[in-house]
Amino acid sequence: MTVNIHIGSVPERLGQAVYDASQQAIRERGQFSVAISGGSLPKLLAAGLKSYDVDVGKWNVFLADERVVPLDHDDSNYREIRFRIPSLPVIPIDPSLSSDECASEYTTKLVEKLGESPKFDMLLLGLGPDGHTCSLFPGHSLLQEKTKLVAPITDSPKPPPTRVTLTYPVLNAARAAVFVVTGASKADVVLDIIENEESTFPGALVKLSEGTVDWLFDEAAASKLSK
Ligand SMILES: O=C(O)[C@H](O)[C@@H](O)[C@H](O)[C@H](O)COP(=O)(O)O
Repeated sequence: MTVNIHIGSVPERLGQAVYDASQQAIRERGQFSVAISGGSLPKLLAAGLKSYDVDVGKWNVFLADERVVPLDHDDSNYREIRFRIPSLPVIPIDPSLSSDECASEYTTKLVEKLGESPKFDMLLLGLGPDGHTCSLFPGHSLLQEKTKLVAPITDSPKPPPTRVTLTYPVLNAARAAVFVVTGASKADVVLDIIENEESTFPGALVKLSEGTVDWLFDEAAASKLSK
């Protein structure tokens, strides 16, 4: 796994990374499969993609994690991504289901598009101040999930508590991951993830079997890094 660190110009680098990966994937495989997180990422992605003419008709867009709430709810990642980039063909969860059924149904959608062993071209991930990514929280048993591709969680420490999330077997099979990390509240966790090889924060456990992890930091998030 190759790891690259970039500090500054977050939306620009994000837009360029996604555009380049999408062009390459479509050229080589005829489609671009991407998983997108919530938080500030959709807004930064919208800003970054503004300068590019992207053909989203060949994109498979999944949610890296989602809150099990109606699709028009303020907490819905689907709603936020579609609000920021209306053209993106994001595949939604079915929030009328229980969390278990919702995760199974989203797994079915994933397998239909990407097969039994999904390999995303790119993951677009956030990082919480507690080191969580997707809905994989520090110390949670879901960090050990080895079988499910999409897992339910009903005790998320960050509200809302009921969610579904991609698991490490799917994340670590991806061809590339881009973490988008902004703000001083992340500086301590960023220091640990980047400079401690033994870091156990959920973001640090995204270790792609093959491929590249790019960390895009703003100055504040990178402020405690030594180099
Ligand atoms: O589901 C959630 O609660 C959020 O989507 C969350 O996982 C977010 O992605 C990170 O906390 C980073 O958020 P920011 O990029 O907004 O700091």
